[in-house]
Amino acid sequence: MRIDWFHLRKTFDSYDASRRSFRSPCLGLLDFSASIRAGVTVILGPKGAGKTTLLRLTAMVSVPDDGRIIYQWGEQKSYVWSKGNATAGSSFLTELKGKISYVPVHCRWETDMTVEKAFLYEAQLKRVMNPRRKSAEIVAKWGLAGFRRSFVSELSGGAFKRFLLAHSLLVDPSIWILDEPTEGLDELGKKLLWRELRSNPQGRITMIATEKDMELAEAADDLILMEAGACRRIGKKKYLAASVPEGTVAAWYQAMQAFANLRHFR
Ligand SMILES: Nc1ncnc2c1ncn2[C@@H]1O[C@H](COP(=O)(O)OP(=O)(O)OP(=O)(O)O)[C@@H](O)[C@H]1O
Repeated sequence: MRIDWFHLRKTFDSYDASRRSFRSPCLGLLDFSASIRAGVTVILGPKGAGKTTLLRLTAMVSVPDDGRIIYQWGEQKSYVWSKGNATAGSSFLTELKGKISYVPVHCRWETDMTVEKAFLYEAQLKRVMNPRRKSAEIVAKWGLAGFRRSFVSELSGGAFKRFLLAHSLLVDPSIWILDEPTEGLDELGKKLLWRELRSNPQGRITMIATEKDMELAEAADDLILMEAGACRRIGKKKYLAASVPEGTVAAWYQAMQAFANLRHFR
């Protein structure tokens, strides 16, 4: 399984309310090209580098202005996500979306369902095999058994984030996309997330964007460094981290940022 991003471009209109007119478009991604394979890929970059934009495009929540994303399953099967495909629409899009789970950094659930009901509902909707058993397994695995009868809307921030992560795994996604997953997550959630990443199922692509959680970034097999909407570096974590004396992602990232600052001063 692999994902190839080809020359992706995404811009956003920004409205200036005081002048009642549109400013020049804001850049999300500019000619972003890269490839990743199964495993855990952590995407690093400063604020505004385009990490969320990349995740949203890959999760098919948003449509590229230009370029395309190819999702390749083995030798046989591939899907393309592009502006042309999104407007044409087709049954393949539904099939592809069913393989992807995306957890945004912030979100709200306006629902009157309990935790238990929310899992079961999703499992039945997505035609998960043995929905009751699977829901119960995930609830137990993510330490949510004590909240089974609580309303989702009443969960505290940390438990809600844990619920979102657990809920996104119900369908055993082939592509699991997480935007700043440790933001607002409680300590138990962080431990469980780490365990999940360590045992990333064979063939699953897990993509995580983070601006500053370097502890989480250590869970990566591969790293992507983004800058100004483009891919500045991509490679195996073990080789990139080994290029600095400390041998850690944090030190490598710091060195890359220092280097970027130097370039800007020239
Ligand atoms: N919906 C939007 N409308 C206008 N501009 C946007 C929108 N979404 C993103 N942008 C702009 O696109 C650029 C990239 O944003 P993006 O959120 O992808 O970056 P990021 O690396 O995830 O940073 P952050 O950690 O701040 O979210 C930024 O300049 C941002 O202001």
